[in-house]
Amino acid sequence: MGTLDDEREHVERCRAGLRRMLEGARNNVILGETVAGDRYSAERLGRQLKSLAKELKELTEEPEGPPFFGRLDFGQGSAEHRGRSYHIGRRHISGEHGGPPVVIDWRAPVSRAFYRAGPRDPQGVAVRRRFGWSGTLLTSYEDERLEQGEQGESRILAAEIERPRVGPMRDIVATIQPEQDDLVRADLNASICVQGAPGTGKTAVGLHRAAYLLYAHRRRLERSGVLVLGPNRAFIGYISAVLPALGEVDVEQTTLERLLATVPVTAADSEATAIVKHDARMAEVLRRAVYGRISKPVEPVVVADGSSRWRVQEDELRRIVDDTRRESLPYGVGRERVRARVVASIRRQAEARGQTANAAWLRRIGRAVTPALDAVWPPVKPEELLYDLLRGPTPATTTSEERGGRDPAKGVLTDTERAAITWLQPPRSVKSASWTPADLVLLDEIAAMIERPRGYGHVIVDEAQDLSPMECRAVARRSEHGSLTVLGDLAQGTTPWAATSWKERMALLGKPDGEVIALTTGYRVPAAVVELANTLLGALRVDVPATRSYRSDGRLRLTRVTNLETGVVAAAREALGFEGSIGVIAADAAVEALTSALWNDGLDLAGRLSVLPASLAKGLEYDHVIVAEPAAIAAAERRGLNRLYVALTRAVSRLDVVHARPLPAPLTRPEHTA
Ligand SMILES: Nc1ncnc2c1ncn2[C@@H]1O[C@H](COP(=O)(O)OP(=O)(O)OP(=O)(O)O)[C@@H](O)[C@H]1O
Repeated sequence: MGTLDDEREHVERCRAGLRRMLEGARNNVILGETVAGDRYSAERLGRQLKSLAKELKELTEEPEGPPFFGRLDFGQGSAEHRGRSYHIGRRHISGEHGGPPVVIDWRAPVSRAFYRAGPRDPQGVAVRRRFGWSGTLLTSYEDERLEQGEQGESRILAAEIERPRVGPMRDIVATIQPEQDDLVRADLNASICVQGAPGTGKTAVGLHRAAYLLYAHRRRLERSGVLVLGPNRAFIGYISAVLPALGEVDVEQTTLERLLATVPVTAADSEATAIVKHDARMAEVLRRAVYGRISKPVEPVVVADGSSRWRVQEDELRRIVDDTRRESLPYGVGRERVRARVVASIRRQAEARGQTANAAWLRRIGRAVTPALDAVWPPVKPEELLYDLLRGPTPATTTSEERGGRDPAKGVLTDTERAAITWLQPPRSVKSASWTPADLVLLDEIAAMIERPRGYGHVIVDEAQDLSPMECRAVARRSEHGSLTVLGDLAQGTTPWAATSWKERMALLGKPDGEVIALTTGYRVPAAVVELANTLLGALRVDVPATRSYRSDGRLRLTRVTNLETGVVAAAREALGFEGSIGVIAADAAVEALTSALWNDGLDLAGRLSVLPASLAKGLEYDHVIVAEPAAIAAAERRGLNRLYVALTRAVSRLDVVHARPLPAPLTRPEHTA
């Protein structure tokens, strides 16, 4: 079994193993540079080896990088691993002289038992050992003799979960819980939706699932890619270090707005306008607008070719256009298909006259039919099309009607909705148009009708309850041939179009059969704080399962003050006496005044204390949270109570609620609070 000294010796073996791997990688890089046959393979090999060397270098230099966090000793009952023991860590470390590895990757099949085995189902594990570290120094370990039915409360586990938070989010590989592990290792082909109350580890699960899938299906996913979508840049900044720490640097992590940003966003919509633009019916409006550009041919195609003149008669052209339309191709592909068919018709005529059609001739004829093609199946640019739509309906003359000039929104949107998306003062040209975030989603819908966008092998969407139906379509297009992990909490929905049912959202996301699974144990928020936040749940009118907090520690304090700013400054001063990050969360409109008050009191807002608007708090966490004036947060927007629910559930250790006005009605002070 070994003592702490034996385990420390193993740490040394790991360090030696890492040094060997690093050295080997360096040599391979050098060899790759000199040995590889041609320049291309030398470069490719060199690149691969350099990235390996870089990764290993990072690993050895990582100040907080214990080489392992757990160990499994299999008993005699295990068929596959009888009598063997394995150390489990963030990355595989190979043994000496090609011997067995000294550390097994947490994602390897054998490591699964570390997360899943229990006294009721030991999975062949005699002893599960967890290690405690202080930086890079191994300080302790705890054993659970699973075959003897032992499973105690783990102090190491509790300490990890309750540790004060500072800086960006960290990985949880050492302490993934069985219900989380189920989701992390779910099959790549399975699209799943995780409904979880605040702090149940949805984001952590999503990120670890990305790392797991890349390990288990590296080839497939390296080609097709993995995409992680979060609600805003602050959130992406907060989570972006987790995957690189797990050795995965090639996952694209961004916001949907950034992913769709083909034009700069320089304007904002009113809520009424945004609601219409985000409605699923806009897809039909845009489809009509795009395909309305196709017109019935009214004249033959005539192409001059030296002394010859080729002709494709009007009825043949009509047939070509109709047949192509029926094929439901992307608009741009359809246009090229019509061109190819017209050229093929001319080619047949030329060959019938004994002319040979070489590649240069075909290219020339292809170019020459462009004006005729433009008349029946014109090129469409997303911005131009949206510009035309947002300018409002054009008068319906016969020709404009045939050319798609009639209003594509007619019969789909009501007159009021049509008016809501029509510019009051239309810009003079497409170039001078100012686009809004909702316009990006519409432009993406149009662009995808013209040409299908790049898809990913797996897409992970966080805070998915806030996606609009049109945004869901944008995500669905990118995961059409891959799978999805959808993470969210119906109770935290703050957009006007927020989801009220996951079944319906999964259908909009293109995965109607995706399983919806609930996570019900909270690891962030202490029990007393959960109790307070839960008093709001009834008023949020969503059907979500109850949660229990893993944590009995923590502190909740509600303080009524006469002056909000003075009260917040006092709370912040006191909070600075504790370790960890401090977030002051206030209604967006109050942020400036509170920032000045804290600043004027000499508090440093560039360090571990920060003030943030309630609208940006989603997905983040602070060790100590001060929620300033809940009534103002609740009153600031239509789903203000949901916003308040988000704000109240950001605290890891302590929550101070500071209020000068009465608490908003549904929020009730739990009986035993200060
Ligand atoms: N198994 C675990 N071991 C240790 N810490 C955990 C575990 N699961 C979750 N946590 C921690 O709990 C906190 C909340 O996790 P996370 O942000 O993933 O939750 P969430 O469900 O996405 O929350 P929210 O809905 O509020 O955004 C994080 O600090 C995370 O590291």
